[in-house]
Amino acid sequence: MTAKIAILGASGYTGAELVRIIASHPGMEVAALAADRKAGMAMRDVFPHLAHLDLPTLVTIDEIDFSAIDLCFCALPHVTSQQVIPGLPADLKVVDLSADFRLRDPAAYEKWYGQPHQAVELQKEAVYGLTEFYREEIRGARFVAGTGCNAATGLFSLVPLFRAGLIDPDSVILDMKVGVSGAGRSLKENLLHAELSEGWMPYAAGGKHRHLGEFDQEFSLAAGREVRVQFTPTLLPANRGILSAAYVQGDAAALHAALVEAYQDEPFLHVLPMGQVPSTRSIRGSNMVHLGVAAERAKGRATVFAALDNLTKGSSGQAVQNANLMLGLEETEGLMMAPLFP
Ligand SMILES: NC(=O)C1=CN([C@@H]2O[C@H](COP(=O)(O)OP(=O)(O)OC[C@H]3O[C@@H](n4cnc5c(N)ncnc54)[C@H](OP(=O)(O)O)[C@@H]3O)[C@@H](O)[C@H]2O)C=CC1
Ligand SMILES: CC(=O)N[C@@H](CCC(=O)OP(=O)(O)O)C(=O)O
Repeated sequence: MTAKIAILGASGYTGAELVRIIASHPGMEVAALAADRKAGMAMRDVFPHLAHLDLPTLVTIDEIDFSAIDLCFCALPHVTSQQVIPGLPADLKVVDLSADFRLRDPAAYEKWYGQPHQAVELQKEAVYGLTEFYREEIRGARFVAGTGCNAATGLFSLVPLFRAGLIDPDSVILDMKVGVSGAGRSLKENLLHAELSEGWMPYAAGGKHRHLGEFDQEFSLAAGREVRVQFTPTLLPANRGILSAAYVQGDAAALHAALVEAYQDEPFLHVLPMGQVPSTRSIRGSNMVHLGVAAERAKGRATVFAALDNLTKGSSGQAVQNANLMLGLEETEGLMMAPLFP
């Protein structure tokens, strides 16, 4: 028996990535695909790279018979998600990829997203979808909120270190280089080829990025006290991938040992030998996260690096990993594909 899957937002980047992963997943089959402007189109016309697959035509969300669905991935823009999910059957398993249900505190949501949350009760039910840190809650959950892709990269780098008290919480600077597919498929002027290529540019600088809400929430929980890190992402002319450098006060050898210990049994988290640094080139198209630690010449300072693919471990791969647990499948099922290289 394979689980019947619906994907809302199937004509977007994360929707297409969900289809790509599920196409070779032995325990899942795509039963329904929904879109907005592209409803009525065949997937092969929207995404020629999926033309070899026998897929349902894109429909509107209200055309889907959810009684025939075992689990629904919701890959819609934020705000749309909190309007759509309350209208789905109350017992339907849902993995949301948007930002709408990640923050437990409605006031924090309003602060970072600039408007009151419209589904506060549902927000209380959501389990934060970083599998490696919330595995048992996710296994029993009906509703899981996938993390931000930048947030996932920073959390994998530092949560075990905050938990072990190995870094000074007030010393952390997170610097990330991010690929453009993180911004989704809709047209934005600064994402046009002529404006994006051959240049790179920080954005949301000065403590304005929305994922700071996730960092505040999860780092504070891990450290057992309020943590407010400094974080700036830089947009690179690259399609996929996030490379994070976390500059911290802490002993590099101890940080490395703590990451090795925390992740030794994790199938997707790979800590490189001390001094080696990760590259987005080595994780592209996979569900892997590569981590590395370097000692700095300033006494007691270190850099913790992490690389992941925003469309796999940063969103759709993470979503399938969580769905596997929710459906009682092997956590790694459908997700052990090797990265694309070169
Ligand atoms: N891209 C990434 O790396 C990551 C994305 N996310 C989150 O995942 C979600 C999806 O992202 P992404 O795939 O990049 O986004 P895209 O912009 O590429 O796709 C959005 C999808 O939502 C559909 N849609 C938009 N409005 C409506 C509506 N009112 N009703 C029904 N469908 C609608 C679009 O349909 P149509 O094309 O037909 O208009 C499209 O299929 C977002 O919330 C994003 O923030 C999270 C982590 C990483
Ligand atoms: C290049 C780019 O714009 N990247 C996005 C990543 C978005 C993401 O992780 O998704 P959510 O919007 O669901 O949080 C950003 O930094 O906002």
